[in-house]
Amino acid sequence: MTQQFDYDLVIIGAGVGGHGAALHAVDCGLKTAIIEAADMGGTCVNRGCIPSKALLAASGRVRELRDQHHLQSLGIQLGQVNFDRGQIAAHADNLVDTIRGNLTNSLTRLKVEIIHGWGKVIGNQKVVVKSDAGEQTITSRDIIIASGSVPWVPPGIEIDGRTVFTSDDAIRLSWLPDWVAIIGSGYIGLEFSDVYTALGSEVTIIEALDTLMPTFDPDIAKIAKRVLIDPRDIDTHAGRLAKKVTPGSPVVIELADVKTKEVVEVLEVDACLVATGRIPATDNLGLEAISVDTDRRGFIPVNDRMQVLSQGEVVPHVYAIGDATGKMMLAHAASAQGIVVVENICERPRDVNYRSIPAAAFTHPEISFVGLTEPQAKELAKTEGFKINTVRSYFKANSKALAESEADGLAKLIYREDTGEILGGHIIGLHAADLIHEVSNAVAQGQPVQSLSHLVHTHPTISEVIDEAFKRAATGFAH
Ligand SMILES: Cc1cc2nc3c(=O)[nH]c(=O)nc-3n(C[C@H](O)[C@H](O)[C@H](O)COP(=O)(O)OP(=O)(O)OC[C@H]3O[C@@H](n4cnc5c(N)ncnc54)[C@H](O)[C@@H]3O)c2cc1C
Ligand SMILES: NC(=O)c1ccc[n+]([C@@H]2O[C@H](COP(=O)([O-])OP(=O)(O)OC[C@H]3O[C@@H](n4cnc5c(N)ncnc54)[C@H](O)[C@@H]3O)[C@@H](O)[C@H]2O)c1
Repeated sequence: MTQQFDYDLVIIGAGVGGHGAALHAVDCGLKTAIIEAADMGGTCVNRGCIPSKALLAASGRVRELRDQHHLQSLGIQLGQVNFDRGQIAAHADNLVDTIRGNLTNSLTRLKVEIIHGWGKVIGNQKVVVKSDAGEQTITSRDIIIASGSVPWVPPGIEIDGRTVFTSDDAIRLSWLPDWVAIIGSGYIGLEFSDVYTALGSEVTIIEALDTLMPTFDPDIAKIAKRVLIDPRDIDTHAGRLAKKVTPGSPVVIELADVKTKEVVEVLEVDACLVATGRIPATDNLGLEAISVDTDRRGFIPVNDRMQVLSQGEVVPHVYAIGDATGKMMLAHAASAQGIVVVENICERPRDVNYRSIPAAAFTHPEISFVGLTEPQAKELAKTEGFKINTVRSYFKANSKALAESEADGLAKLIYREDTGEILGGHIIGLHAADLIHEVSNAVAQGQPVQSLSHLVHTHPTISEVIDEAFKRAATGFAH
């Protein structure tokens, strides 16, 4: 370390992004500090991935044990299945405590300095931290901004935290409404509709776009509708904008036609979850001190090495990662970006390869994907002048899925016809969130379908669904 700085690296924000960067920085021998204004672990640990997966695990078990048709197909009969809402909520709470503790300990064990307070950049190698204890100025050779995001609530929607709420409150599962409207059919809307319907609530999904689950590959969205929406107590309104939402008993929701903006329907429900996306937490970070303007939506502009840009030019020594950059609002993407920053600081130049970062919705069954959807791949093929092929492999042809009596599902690969390079992988079905890694690792390593088709998979496993897709895709290539 150059003696003139207090630290080699200072990170603002101890979410998953900041944590990943800090651990890697220590590995690389950097003297590191992390500044956190609220809870260690940020959104993912306290209000996101972790508690939501705990709720999904418990409610998923309730759904499974109440699915008499499925159990009977396995020769099982079960009496009434009961659950305790409070204890399910406590399971999520306890898990948050454990993971937050583990995360904090992993930092202290490695001697990362944890500084509590609000961090603000006052120069490209200087940060001020404000806390109840006062103000402290810190110098650092490099700075990472990992300030994360908060829920976005559209104008016209009033939040009271009890009858109209965002995921920040839903995660507490403080009550179970008989009828809950969910605005937005993205990840949060989908995962919470899984939780609520499993625990007996009636759900109404409101989506502004014409199709539900608009970011998924169309084939996957179609199956998702068939298995996650249609058979459940879910009513849907696509192409409808939630224009005004008034909390109370009942909650009143005015739905407008997306095109005309005219109110066409009014719903009265017990509760409303607003899951309409997230916005970056980039106010009051001192970005003006380094002449950085956020984009129209408030995201910090960065290049693929996560260097912060000011009017297109790199601001020396300042990096940003995670939700604050809006590149891919996922915990593992934030952490991967943090590792890339540290590699660059340590003069081992590295870019983030977004095409190989997988994503999953932890519904029952799960949905996962990596890379491009078919419409996106077609667009790219048109621009760059190549052809694409697609193959589909079905869970109903997989012995393990049939043994589990869970044969609803599909794996789809999109690849270049000329080279066999995989452009996208999409899965819906049992363990999809784990299965996707075989595809994402292949994308990261640039392995074409021809070589992937020779890999051997254990029989009988669900992974053979992917094996089958690789083999089908390789047909037509000389081996
Ligand atoms: C309900 C829900 C479920 C989710 N599930 C998943 C999932 O299953 N998988 C997945 O990959 N992603 C999931 N996500 C998304 C994931 O939580 C985020 O992508 C991830 O938390 C982003 O990490 P981050 O480090 O960029 O920011 P954050 O986790 O938001 O952390 C930023 C931290 O910075 C602190 N901070 C901000 N400004 C300052 C400042 N000036 N000074 C000091 N501290 C500051 C904040 O207090 C916060 O602790 C979910 C999100 C939600 C809401
Ligand atoms: N499993 C996971 O990885 C996971 C889980 C939860 C959240 N997340 C992350 O959290 C972020 C936020 O999730 P999200 O589901 O809130 O956002 P999202 O952007 O995925 O979906 C929001 C949806 O709300 C719709 N919408 C917006 N305003 C509306 C209105 N007024 N009326 C009707 N519909 C409206 C949009 O068209 C969109 O489809 C995501 O970007 C995701 O990366 C990830």
